[in-house]
Amino acid sequence: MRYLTAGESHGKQLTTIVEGVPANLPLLSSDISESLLRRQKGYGRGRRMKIEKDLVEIKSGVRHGYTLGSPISFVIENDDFKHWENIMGEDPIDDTQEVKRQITRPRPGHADLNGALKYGHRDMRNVLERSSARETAARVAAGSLAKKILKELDIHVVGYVKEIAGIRAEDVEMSSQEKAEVSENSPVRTLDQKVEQPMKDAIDQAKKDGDSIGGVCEVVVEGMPAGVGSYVHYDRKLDSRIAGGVTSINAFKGVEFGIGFEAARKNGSEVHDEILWNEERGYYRRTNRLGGFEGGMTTGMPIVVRGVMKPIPTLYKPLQSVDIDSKEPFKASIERSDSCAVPAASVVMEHVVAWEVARTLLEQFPHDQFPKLKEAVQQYRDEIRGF
Ligand SMILES: Cc1cc2nc3c(=O)[nH]c(=O)nc-3n(C[C@H](O)[C@H](O)[C@H](O)COP(=O)(O)O)c2cc1C
Ligand SMILES: C=C(O[C@@H]1CC(C(=O)O)=C[C@@H](OP(=O)(O)O)[C@H]1O)C(=O)O
Repeated sequence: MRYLTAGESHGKQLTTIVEGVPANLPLLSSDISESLLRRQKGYGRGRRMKIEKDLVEIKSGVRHGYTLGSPISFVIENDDFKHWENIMGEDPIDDTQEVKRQITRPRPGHADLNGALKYGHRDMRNVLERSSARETAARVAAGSLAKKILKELDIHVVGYVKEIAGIRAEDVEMSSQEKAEVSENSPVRTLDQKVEQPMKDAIDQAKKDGDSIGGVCEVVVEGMPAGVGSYVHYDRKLDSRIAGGVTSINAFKGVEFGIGFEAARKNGSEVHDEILWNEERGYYRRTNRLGGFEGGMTTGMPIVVRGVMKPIPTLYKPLQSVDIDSKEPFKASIERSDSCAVPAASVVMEHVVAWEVARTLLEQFPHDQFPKLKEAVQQYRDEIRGF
């Protein structure tokens, strides 16, 4: 499976094309829209999320509620476009039109300056429109197809906030099965929305100070059979694919599995997960410190992965930068921005992880027909239980 997205943040729409989804997977546009609505919520977001109502329109690849095996394409309209038509239109501007102010003041921490240097854009709007995390709506849409495949295979993926500005979510210390249930049964009231009051206070304070804050998101995948992924090539290791996926999310700067960086400070006997066996479960582990991976393959224990999100770069309290036209120093002035997007990003991370898991499963069990994929995965589960 692979996908591409297109679309500028304030352009007409976002477009996603997903290829390689097997035929005969049940799929409704509401499966996708539920994920999109979850991504839009979350404490700390700016005014833009009040303007948008991310609903997906499936354009191809689905008929009468089932996938066809052909490319699936869908669009999400940008409701904000109506306010930006003059600025974002594709036609050349003529002399009679008012020339809009170009963006020449790069924000530290965003893609503005590096993107302008790379593409030669003197108006940095040409960079920020695509580097914006608006694109994550299109990615969540693709990921929701992956989640649908996984759910049908009895594999559950859930993402939630672990930490904001150093404040840890006590609330999320429930079993991963409970987390999965919350996610599956109540798509809007998920843990990623349930930011604890101290976290909300920290977000409010950051906003008041003109500042921004980051945090940590965690994703758990339950129900994966052991041995998915590969040790034979760097680009087939599932943990590395997940790590790449997570750090590809805007503002994500690091990733860890299980006890993660703690492993550097512990002995091997405190890190590795002892192997046990019983008739009912087959092989399993006493602990899950390594977060479900050995040798680029799943161990059959839940995948537990965390991603760290830096604070949002656009600050109402400006940082030092340089105007690329005048070369004069300036302190930026801002129209609007999120002050914290960690809750929303946990939904993005959930879908990005789901994507990597589903595409790797499809590589390992290549089937054009979803019922055959389901059968193959079940057969493999039976095989490894009796191994
Ligand atoms: C859901 C989400 C919302 C975001 N909202 C904003 C925002 O309102 N303002 C902003 O400056 N950055 C925002 N970001 C972060 C920027 O998109 C990101 O920092 C930028 O693309 C530069 O990429 P990098 O941080 O990965 O280097 C958001 C990120 C995510 C995941
Ligand atoms: C539009 C989304 O997030 C945007 C991500 C973003 C950025 O710089 O990454 C900047 C903001 O854009 P705007 O200036 O239009 O308010 C966010 O609202 C979204 O998540 O759908």
